[in-house]
Amino acid sequence: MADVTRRPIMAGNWKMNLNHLEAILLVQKLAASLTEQQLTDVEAVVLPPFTDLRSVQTAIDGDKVKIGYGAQDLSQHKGGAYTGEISGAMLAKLGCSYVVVGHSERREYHGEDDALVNAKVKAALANEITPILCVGEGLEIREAAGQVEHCRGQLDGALEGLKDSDVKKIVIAYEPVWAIGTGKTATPDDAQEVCGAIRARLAEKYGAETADAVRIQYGGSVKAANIAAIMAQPDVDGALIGGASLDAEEFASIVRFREHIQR
Ligand SMILES: O=C[C@H](O)COP(=O)(O)O
Repeated sequence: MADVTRRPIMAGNWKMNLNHLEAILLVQKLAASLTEQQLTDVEAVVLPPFTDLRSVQTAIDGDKVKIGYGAQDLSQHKGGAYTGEISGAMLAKLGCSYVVVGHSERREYHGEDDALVNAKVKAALANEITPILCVGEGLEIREAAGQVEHCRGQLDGALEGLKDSDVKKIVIAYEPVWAIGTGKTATPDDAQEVCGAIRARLAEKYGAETADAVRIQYGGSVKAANIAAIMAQPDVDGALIGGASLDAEEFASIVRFREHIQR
């Protein structure tokens, strides 16, 4: 692999937690726990529920904090009669830089398949929002050692029809489903195996330059105590964090992962 520097990205997926008032408090606490330099070295992103986005935007813009924000999903449609849906254009108007696409909870509870994930990736890019594309295997697939093949299939499906220049803009999150919210983290080697395979697949299909530019996160029971070992892997460029991102101090400590390495 070429010697490249990718800026680490730690993204907190709040899932269906925190109302807009609680959201403001958490963002303010987070901002107070991180210096400008720390937020320059590592990109910190919060991904609140839709109903919090306007408040989060106001808190971040008002205090001029270098924390990014985005949504947890978007519609594949541009607009119109789609009750309950939120378009990419609406998110862009709220200043969202990121949107999670294809999270395993959307795939499992809302029947999202690779074709829909692909349409959502395209909808995000069309609105200049960076998709955080999630891939990951369930326990049965892991036990049958099918994780690499499974994630490669999800990746191919989600990126269908995209140009190299689009692929370069995407963040990919490898989240083994069995590690999400279970306290059971993949080992750093497990994370590297799949993140490395994802990068190899990107290189095969879009060339080394594109593969080297893409940031790949690990997600699944990440916390301050395990982030340093995960980040030590060559193909892991950050983390997608659920539960631990609801605690400002814990999330800030994850953003400061380099401090844990020096200890
Ligand atoms: O999007 C985040 C992931 O699903 C990980 O959640 P977790 O950190 O609570 O395991």
